[in-house]
Amino acid sequence: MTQFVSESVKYIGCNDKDIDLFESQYVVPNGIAYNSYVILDDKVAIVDTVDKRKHEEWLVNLDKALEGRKPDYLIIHHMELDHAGSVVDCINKYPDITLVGNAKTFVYLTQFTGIDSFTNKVVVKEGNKLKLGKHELTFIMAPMVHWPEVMVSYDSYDKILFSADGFGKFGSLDIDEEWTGEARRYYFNIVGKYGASVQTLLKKAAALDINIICPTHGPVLSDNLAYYIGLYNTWSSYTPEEKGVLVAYASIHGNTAVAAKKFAEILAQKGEKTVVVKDLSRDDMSGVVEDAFHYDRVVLAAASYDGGVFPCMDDFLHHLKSKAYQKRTVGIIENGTWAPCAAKAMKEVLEKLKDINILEPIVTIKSALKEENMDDMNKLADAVVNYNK
Ligand SMILES: Cc1cc2nc3c(=O)[nH]c(=O)nc-3n(C[C@H](O)[C@H](O)[C@H](O)COP(=O)(O)O)c2cc1C
Repeated sequence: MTQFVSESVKYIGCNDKDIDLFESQYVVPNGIAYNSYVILDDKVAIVDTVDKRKHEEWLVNLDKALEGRKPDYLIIHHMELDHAGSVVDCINKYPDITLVGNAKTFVYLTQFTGIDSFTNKVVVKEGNKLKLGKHELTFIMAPMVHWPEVMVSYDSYDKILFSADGFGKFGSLDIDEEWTGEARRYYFNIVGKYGASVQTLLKKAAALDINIICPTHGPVLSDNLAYYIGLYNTWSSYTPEEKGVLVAYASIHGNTAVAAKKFAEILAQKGEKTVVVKDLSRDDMSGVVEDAFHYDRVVLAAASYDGGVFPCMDDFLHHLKSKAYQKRTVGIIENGTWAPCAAKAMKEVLEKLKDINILEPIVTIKSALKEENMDDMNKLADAVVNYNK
């Protein structure tokens, strides 16, 4: 697929609809795009490659876009293999090409490829420029958005920000899908832990006059950039995007599920407008992680299990911990037949997170929800509904 981003910048990326799981863990019902670009000027620069899975298609796209010219530079913004997986194919095809990266880029490139030294290379630092003709790229380091070597670049001629994984989304480019949902799921699961690094990059980007954002996944963004940048500011500052409650449950035989659904009903009866219920045994984990960050409150309902909490809840909490979940309000419902202990196990993880407010009361159910639990269920629902009203 070759298309124009501007008169002299072409898209040469590839859609991947055959991949089962992106990064071996994320379902991608609409596939994923590996974006790559070519800048045709006095000098020709390739901006990132694609996953090895698509290297043949990419080389064809590249060849077409070059229209008989030879590339002078390959710019490597990010060494993760969904973008740098075809660097060696590129070098093999164009042995005279000059690689452009920062010091860490080349360390990782050697680690991945076993190639000790690259004779044709330019090592860039913050603020360094690369003049291609009319186009001039300025390199901006973006460490930990979301790997240490990540950098972005700004083309002053077309006012393009080549943003690496920033502003990316799941989904191939030939499907019609709104941006926000899959961009949010992508952000929180992949970049989420590094909010402070994203904030630093946003501050640097604010000083630039940007007309187009070219990410390494998802569509090229050229309209309403304030909307996307605004969402990135919300997400990276861990500010809830919307008022709402996620009720996430972990149930072995269904009784905790009944209690969770009943709790959601009570919330709705008490006037809560947005309540989302998710089954941690069956719903996609990355989607539930997205919901937890999206809304301002979460209620966790779980069965006790072997002196702890049912594993899918444990797994969920550890996903949240690994993504630096913070600044949220949490309600807890536990269930147990022998001696309920799920709440203690959940609290142990939650207490290690930053700015988590655990509401009272904690609801304890013995095996199945009964009338005797309804007082606490209502009290917790009141606490959830009235929190920050
Ligand atoms: C393998 C296994 C381990 C369990 N461990 C505990 C436990 O440590 N403490 C406890 O009170 N109940 C324990 N239970 C009982 C369940 O927590 C109980 O049946 C559950 O609360 C019922 O809710 P559910 O229908 O949502 O699964 C265990 C059940 C199973 C199957």
